[in-house]
Amino acid sequence: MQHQSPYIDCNVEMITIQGLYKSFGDNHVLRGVDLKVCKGENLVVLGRSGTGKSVLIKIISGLLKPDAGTVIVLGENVVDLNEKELRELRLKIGFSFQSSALYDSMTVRENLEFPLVRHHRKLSKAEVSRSVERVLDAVGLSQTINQMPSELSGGQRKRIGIARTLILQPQIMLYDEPTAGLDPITSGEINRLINEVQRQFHTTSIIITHDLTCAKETGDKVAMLLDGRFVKQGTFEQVFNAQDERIKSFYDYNFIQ
Ligand SMILES: Nc1ncnc2c1ncn2[C@@H]1O[C@H](COP(=O)(O)OP(=O)(O)OP(=O)(O)O)[C@@H](O)[C@H]1O
Repeated sequence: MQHQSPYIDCNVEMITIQGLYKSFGDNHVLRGVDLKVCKGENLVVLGRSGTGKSVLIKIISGLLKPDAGTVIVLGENVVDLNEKELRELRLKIGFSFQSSALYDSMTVRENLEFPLVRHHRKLSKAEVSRSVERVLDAVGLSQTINQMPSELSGGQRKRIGIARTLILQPQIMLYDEPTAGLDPITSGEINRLINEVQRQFHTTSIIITHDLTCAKETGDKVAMLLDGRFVKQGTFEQVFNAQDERIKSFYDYNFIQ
């Protein structure tokens, strides 16, 4: 595969999944998932509702145990880790989920300080301030530092949420439906921010989305989850130029600008 981005190093695999299976009773959700994510890569996972995208993310972060398979994240097989080791691993992973809301009673600055103070108690006030200013600048919202979340737009809140995740300097970012519920212009801003995060912080990202514009704009690689496995992986064009009716119908069904 062709990689244009200078931030990607495929000699280093940040996530390697082989032969992953997960069922809930008779519901066989993941049936032989194989996946490799290179250092610095933006990988988009596409799939219809209920195909197991969230289950996959939960397995990668050790929140769910697989029935079979290996899941190597940052060099460690998550299946073998105990709770303490999993907590340490999760500190290296940034979660940007729809549910990761800001604290309404705290200013933007306090929201951003919160994870730092909680996890890095030894930092001086000046170091905390510098980190807050750096991530706010990265998401382009330095001017909101003293505002309350209720004073911000939906897109701005989303960006502050991403800043709050970045402040712990994660090596991997997991974005779950980053543009859901946002208008096209705000979605475009979030897509550009995801790419900016890749450039500035050299993170490796998995982006789960139904939004094909988001997939096209952010994905170095796109992987289509269908019937419990990845049927096609490649660039956006490689995936959607494939002569596979199921992929074509996904494309036709999901509006693209
Ligand atoms: N803890 C659980 N117990 C039982 N079934 C579960 C559990 N978690 C997920 N499932 C089932 O696994 C399947 C995949 O769910 P998942 O949430 O991963 O889908 P998804 O692809 O993320 O969907 P969406 O795009 O709608 O968020 C669904 O049928 C769901 O009901």
